[in-house]
Amino acid sequence: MFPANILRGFSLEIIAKDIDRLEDVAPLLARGTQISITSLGNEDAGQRVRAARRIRDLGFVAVPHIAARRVTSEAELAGIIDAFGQAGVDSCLVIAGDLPRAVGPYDDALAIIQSGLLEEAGFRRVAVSGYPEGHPHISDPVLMRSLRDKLDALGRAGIEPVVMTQFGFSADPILAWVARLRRDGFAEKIRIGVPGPASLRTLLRFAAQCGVGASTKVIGKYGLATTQLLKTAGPDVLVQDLSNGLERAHERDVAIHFFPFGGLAKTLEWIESARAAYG
Ligand SMILES: NC(=O)C1=CN([C@@H]2O[C@H](COP(=O)(O)OP(=O)(O)OC[C@H]3O[C@@H](n4cnc5c(N)ncnc54)[C@H](O)[C@@H]3O)[C@@H](O)[C@H]2O)C=CC1
Ligand SMILES: Nc1nc(=O)c2c([nH]1)NC[C@@H]1CN(c3ccc(C(=O)N[C@@H](CCC(=O)O)C(=O)O)cc3)CN21
Repeated sequence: MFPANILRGFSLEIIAKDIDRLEDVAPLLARGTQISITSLGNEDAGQRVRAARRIRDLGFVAVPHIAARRVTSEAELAGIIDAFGQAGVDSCLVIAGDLPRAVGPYDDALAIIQSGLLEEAGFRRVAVSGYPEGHPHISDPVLMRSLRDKLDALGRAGIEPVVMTQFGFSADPILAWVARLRRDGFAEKIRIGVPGPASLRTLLRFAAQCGVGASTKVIGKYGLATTQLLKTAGPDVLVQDLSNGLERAHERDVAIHFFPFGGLAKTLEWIESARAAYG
C-alpha cells in the first residue's frame, strides 16, 4: 500500500528541449511542482533559461542544474545566475558536472556555493547531490565529507538545502543510506531519484550514461515489467518498497524525484495509476 504521502510532493526532471512535452502534461501536475532542468552540456544557456521561464509561467518551480566544472569564469557564473534570476528562478541544483577536469575556476559544487553569488541573487533553495549507492569515481568518505561541507555552507548562507539523490533501482541501499544520514545528523529534506517507466534497454542506456550500476536482472526486479514483449517496466516495486521502508522509519522528509527517461506522459500516467491503485 503506498501511503499517499510518498507520491505527494514529487518532483520531476526534464531536459530543456522537453519543455513542449511539459506543457502537454501540465494539467496533471499540482501548482508549485518542482521541475529540474538537467545540464547536458550540449545545449546553450539561453535554451535552459527560456525553459525555466516557461516552467514558471506554467505555475511550477524551475530547478535548473548548474554544473560547476562547465563554468568558464566568475563572470559567466554571475551571468548564468542573473539570467535565471531574471526568469523568476530562485532554486537550483549545484553539481560538479561530469567533466574529468573543470574548464574554469570551479572544481566542485561547493566552490559554486562559496562564490556567494547564489546568496547575493536571492536564491532561496539549493539542492546538492547524494549517492545511496556511491559514485564510480568518488570515494564514500569524500562524498559524505563534501555533502556535509555543502550543506553547512548553504546553512551559513541562509539558503534552504535539499539533497537530491542519483537514481537507482533497488530500495534497500536507498533506505539504508537515508537511515545512515539521519543517524549521522543530516536532517535535511531528501528527494530520492526514481527512473520513470521506460524500456529495459532505455533504462540500461541511461544507467550506463550516468554511472549507475544496473543489470537486466536488477532492473527486472525494480518494476513489474508491464509487457514482456515491449520489455517496459515502471517503478512499482521500487516505489512500493521505498514507501514501506520510509513508513517503518517514520520518515517524513523524503519525497520522490522522477527521471522520465521513457517520456513525461508515461511517467505521469504511471503516477496517476499508482495513486488510483493505492489511494
Ligand atoms: N547532472 C546531474 O544531474 C548529476 C551529475 N552528477 C555527477 O556526479 C559527479 C559528482 O558531482 P557532485 O556530487 O556535485 O560532486 P561535488 O561537486 O560535491 O564534489 C564532491 C567531491 O568529488 C570531487 N569530484 C566531483 N566530480 C568528480 C568526478 N567526476 N571525478 C572525480 N572526483 C569528482 C570533487 O572535487 C569533490 O572533492 C559529477 O560528475 C556530477 O556531474 C551527479 C548527480 C546528478
Ligand atoms: N553522473 C551523472 N551525470 C548526469 O548527467 C546525470 C546523472 N548522473 N544523474 C541523472 C541526471 C539525468 N540526466 C539526463 C541525461 C540525459 C537525458 C535525456 O533525455 N537525454 C536524451 C536526449 C539527449 C540530447 O538531446 O542531447 C537522450 O535520448 O539521451 C535525461 C536525463 C543526466 N543526469
